Amino acid sequence: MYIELHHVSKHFSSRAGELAAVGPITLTVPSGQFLALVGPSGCGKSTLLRLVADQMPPTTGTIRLDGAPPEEARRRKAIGWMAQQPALLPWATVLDNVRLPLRVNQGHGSPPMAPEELLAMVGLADYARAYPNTLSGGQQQRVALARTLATGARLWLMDEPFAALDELTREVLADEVLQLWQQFGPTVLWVTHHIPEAVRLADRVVVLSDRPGRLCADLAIPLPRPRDETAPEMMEPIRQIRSVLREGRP
Ligand SMILES: Nc1ncnc2c1ncn2[C@@H]1O[C@H](COP(=O)(O)OP(=O)(O)OP(=O)(O)O)[C@@H](O)[C@H]1O
Repeated sequence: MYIELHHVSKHFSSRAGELAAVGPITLTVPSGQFLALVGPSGCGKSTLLRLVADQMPPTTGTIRLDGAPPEEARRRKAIGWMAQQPALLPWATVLDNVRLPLRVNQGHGSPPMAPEELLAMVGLADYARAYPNTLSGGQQQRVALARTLATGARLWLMDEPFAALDELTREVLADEVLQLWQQFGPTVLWVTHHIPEAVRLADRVVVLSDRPGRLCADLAIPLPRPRDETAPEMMEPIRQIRSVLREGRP
């Protein structure tokens, strides 16, 4: 699924007045690209993702997903969403948590795989009958990942999905997402504060300015995968992104 943002911005009104959260941003993301979005805390990264997901309308500008308003993709369940806290149903088993979106999604195209297969892919074959509160944070995120796969979403919006996990689990899971991305080919918008992670994973890193986040830098990372964060060729893009972030201006 390709993404087109044209002069997109979002303002929030509150008692304290108007708050410019993000934009204006103009950006095109080709289908199947893995794009990492980095920027200072509070610059509007999550807001931008929520706009793309059609969770709220932009204040200015237009968003198109495969040439259509994002509402269409949302209705077709073509947008997968992962955040720091996996929104699992506590009363449903792991298997049902993965099955449920399939039920909701009936008639919107066939899912790529059976829920049991998806659980096996994320390493949870033995946990099908467990309940979410008996799983570790990393395992819960694996369920959320299987659920994203279950919807057959063509766009994965990932808002620091593993930031709450320990470093090793975070790396392992990010690598698994990368493998699944290579296998399924969705477009990925991946928000992270971790610059080496952005460079290790993404085809392209977009850096936003301080709030309201606007485009500061747009870097292609044409390095072969798998990538090693400590390899010398990784240092230059990491340095470049750090320096742009320090400047903090578009
Ligand atoms: N629903 C809302 N109502 C009012 N203000 C909001 C709302 N959502 C976000 N904001 C404000 O918009 C700005 C951008 O927030 P957002 O969460 O998008 O930033 P972020 O870059 O994702 O931050 P972080 O990196 O810390 O997660 C912040 O100042 C935030 O307080």
